Amino acid sequence: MCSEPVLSVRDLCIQIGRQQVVDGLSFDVMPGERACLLGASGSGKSFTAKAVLGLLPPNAQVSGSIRIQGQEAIAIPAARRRADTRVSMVFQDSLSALNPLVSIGAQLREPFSRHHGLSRKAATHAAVSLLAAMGLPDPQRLIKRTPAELSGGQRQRVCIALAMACKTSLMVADEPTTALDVVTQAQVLGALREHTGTSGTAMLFITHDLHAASQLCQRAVIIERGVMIESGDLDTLITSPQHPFTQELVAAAHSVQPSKLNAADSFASIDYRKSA
Ligand SMILES: Nc1ncnc2c1ncn2[C@@H]1O[C@H](COP(=O)(O)OP(=O)(O)OP(=O)(O)O)[C@@H](O)[C@H]1O
Repeated sequence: MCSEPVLSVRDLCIQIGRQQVVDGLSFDVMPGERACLLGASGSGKSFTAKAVLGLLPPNAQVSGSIRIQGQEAIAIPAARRRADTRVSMVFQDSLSALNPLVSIGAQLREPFSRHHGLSRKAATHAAVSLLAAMGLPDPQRLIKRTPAELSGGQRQRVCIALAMACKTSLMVADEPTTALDVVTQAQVLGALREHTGTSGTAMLFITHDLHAASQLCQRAVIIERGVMIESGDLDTLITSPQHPFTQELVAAAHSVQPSKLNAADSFASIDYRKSA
């Protein structure tokens, strides 16, 4: 495995107006790794994700360094980034992430044609195969539908398929399961687990949900009010949290997921995290 990080964030500071929303954040994501940025609502997770993606609003003042595949990208908006420093993304709201007027097939064909030079027929074939790999039933029919004709879970898996079709070395997933019911959450987490990690694409998973993070990620960076308070191996953070906020997070997750904890004794024993 290459030892250079896919993503290296150093001393990231983001100010919006007078508010310091991110303050001196540093972390790495290694090739094929799934890491999470974990924090309460308003802690600066989304602004960090936007900085990595090159999608900060024009009024944001940003400093520090964001290196993607070794290239400095902090001051470069998404549309002007070199192909090898582009980052794919999956957002919470799958309905607004997709074009409501364009069929799923046409939206999925686009990255295959644009980034991989496939013909229309080959791109359609690739889109159908990818949707099938996401566990979506009857993908031949599904590609003819528009986003509003799909369920939330189906749409989110289409968004993951779109991100995968871009074949980037890093995917940022910002609260991708928050809007979904628990059964659909599990399907979407399963699709993310299967299609990221050691298979090639590293992932930065943005969440406030320790349980979801524990099903996907090997490592966590925990932030509070824009500042990193603790980071490291997620198993260790769960079994031995040091900071009071991390201790609260673990205690809260234990109280919400008692059956899982009783069965497994600890989140740490959910061993599928380690596989691709
Ligand atoms: N447009 C804005 N202008 C100024 N401050 C903002 C703006 N949007 C968000 N903020 C503030 O920036 C801080 C960080 O917001 P951010 O959206 O990054 O948090 P978050 O951790 O992603 O929260 P959530 O989990 O609720 O999405 C918050 O304190 C928020 O109040």
